[in-house]
Amino acid sequence: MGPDAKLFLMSDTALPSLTEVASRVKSASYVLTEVNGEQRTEALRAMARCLERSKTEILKANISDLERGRRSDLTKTQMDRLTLNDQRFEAMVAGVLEVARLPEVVGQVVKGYTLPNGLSVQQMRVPLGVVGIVYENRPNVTADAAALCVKSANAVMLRGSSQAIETNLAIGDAIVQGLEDAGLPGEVVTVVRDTTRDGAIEFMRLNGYIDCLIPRGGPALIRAIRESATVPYVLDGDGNCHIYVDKGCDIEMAKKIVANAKVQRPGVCNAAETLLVHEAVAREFLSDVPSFLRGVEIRGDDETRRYVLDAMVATEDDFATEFLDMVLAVRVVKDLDEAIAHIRRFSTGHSEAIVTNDRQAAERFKREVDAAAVVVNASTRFVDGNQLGLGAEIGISTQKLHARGPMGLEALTNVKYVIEGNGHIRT
Ligand SMILES: NC(=O)C1=CN([C@@H]2O[C@H](COP(=O)(O)OP(=O)(O)OC[C@H]3O[C@@H](n4cnc5c(N)ncnc54)[C@H](OP(=O)(O)O)[C@@H]3O)[C@@H](O)[C@H]2O)C=CC1
Ligand SMILES: N[C@@H](CCC(=O)OP(=O)(O)O)C(=O)O
Repeated sequence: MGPDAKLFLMSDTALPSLTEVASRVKSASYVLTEVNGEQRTEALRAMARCLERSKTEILKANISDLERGRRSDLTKTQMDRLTLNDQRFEAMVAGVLEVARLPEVVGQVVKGYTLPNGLSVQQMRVPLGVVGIVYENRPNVTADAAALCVKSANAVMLRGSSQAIETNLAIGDAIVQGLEDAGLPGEVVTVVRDTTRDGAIEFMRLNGYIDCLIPRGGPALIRAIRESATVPYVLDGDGNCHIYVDKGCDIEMAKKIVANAKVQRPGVCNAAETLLVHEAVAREFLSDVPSFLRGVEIRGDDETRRYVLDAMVATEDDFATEFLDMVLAVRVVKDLDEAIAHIRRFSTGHSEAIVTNDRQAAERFKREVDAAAVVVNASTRFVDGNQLGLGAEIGISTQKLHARGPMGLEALTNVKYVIEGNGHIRT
C-alpha cells in the first residue's frame, strides 16, 4: 500500500472492527434466503440504475485513485487495470444487467429421485452464504462480484486492492443504495474499508463468517493465503498461459490467435505469456513475428533467435514468468510431446491453447494438458466468464476442488440434500 493510501485510511476514524462488519454481513445473508429470485433480480436492476446515477462520483473517485497511483509509480499495466473510463463504466453497468437476465440457479433441483421405501430425495442448489473476495485493482470486479453474488443469493465482502479503494467505495455506495431501494439490507454487498495487509490476513481468518473466500491475484497473494487463511478458499491464481503452434496448422490463423492472446489486453491473467512453435513451421511462422507482434519484446531460445533477429535470450525464469506486459517468451519444440512437457513444467494451470489442423493432436492436447481451460484454435482471451456465457465471473479458479475455470452463478452455489418422507423411520 502506498503512503497516500495509508493516510487516506488513517483519516477515516472510528472504523468498526472487521468482525463486527462480518457479523452484519452474515445477518444480511440470512435475509437473502427469505426473498425470491425476482426480488434479487429487481435488486440487480436497482443496483445498475444507482451505478448509472452515481457515474460522476465514481469516475471522480477513480481519477483520485489514478492520481495516487501515478504518485506511487504504479506500472503501466497496473494503471491500465485501475482505469475506469466511460466505455469501461458502461460495460460494467451492462454486466450487472446481463447477470440480472441470467436464469435463476437457486432452488434448482439438480437431481431428484424416490427410494423404494417412498422417501423423496432431492439435491437442491443453494447459496454458499457469505463469499469473501480479495482481488486485484480492477474496479469493475467490485460490480461483477456483487452482481453474481446477489443473483445467487450470497452476501459478499469485497476486499479490493488498496490502489482502487476510493473507486471501490464509490461503486459500493451506489450498489448499497440499489439494494436498499429494492428493500434488501445494504450489508449484502460490503466493501471492506481496511486495505492494509494486516487487515487482509485478518480477513482470511473470518471463520464463522466467511463461507468461501475467493482470492484473485498473483503468487504473493496465493502464498499469503496458503500460509494464513483459515476459512475455506478457492484459489484464482496467476496465468502463465501458453500457445502451442503445431506443424501443419493454418499459419495465418495462428498469427491472429497469438497476436490477440498477447496484445489485446496484455495485463490480464488470460493473456499469453509463452509461445511454443513446432520446428517444422518455425521459420515460416517466426520470421513474420515483427509484423504480427509489433511492439512485443521477444525473449527466445537459440532456435527462435535464428528467425527473430532482435529477440533477447530467454532464460528459465522467463519461461516461468507471467509478464502481464508486451513481452513474450518463445521456444521452438521438436513435437507435441515436447510442447506438453514444457507446459507441464511451467503452467500455472490457468489457460493453455493449441493451434492445429491435426484432430489427433487437438484431442491429445485436450486430454493431456492439465489446466482450468484448454483452448483449440482460439485465443486464450476467451477464458472469461462473460465471453463463455456466464454473464461475468467472480474469478477464474486455478484449483481443482469445488470449481475450476471461470466461476459464474453455479460456482457460487452448492447443493443440499432435501429428504421428504411421510413418517419414515429407519429400522
Ligand atoms: N485467476 C483469476 O481469476 C485472476 C488472476 N489474477 C492474477 O493476479 C495478478 C495480477 O494482479 P495484481 O494486482 O498484480 O495482484 P496482486 O496479487 O498483487 O494483488 C491482488 C490482491 O491481493 C492483495 N495482496 C497481494 N499480496 C498480498 C499479500 N502478501 N497479503 C495479503 N494481500 C495481498 C492485493 O492487495 P493490495 O493491492 O492492496 O496490495 C490485492 O488486493 C496476476 O498474476 C493475474 O494473473 C488476477 C485476477 C483474476
Ligand atoms: N475477465 C478478464 C480476465 C480475467 C481477469 O480477471 O484478469 P485480471 O485483469 O488479471 O484481473 C477478461 O478477460 O476480461
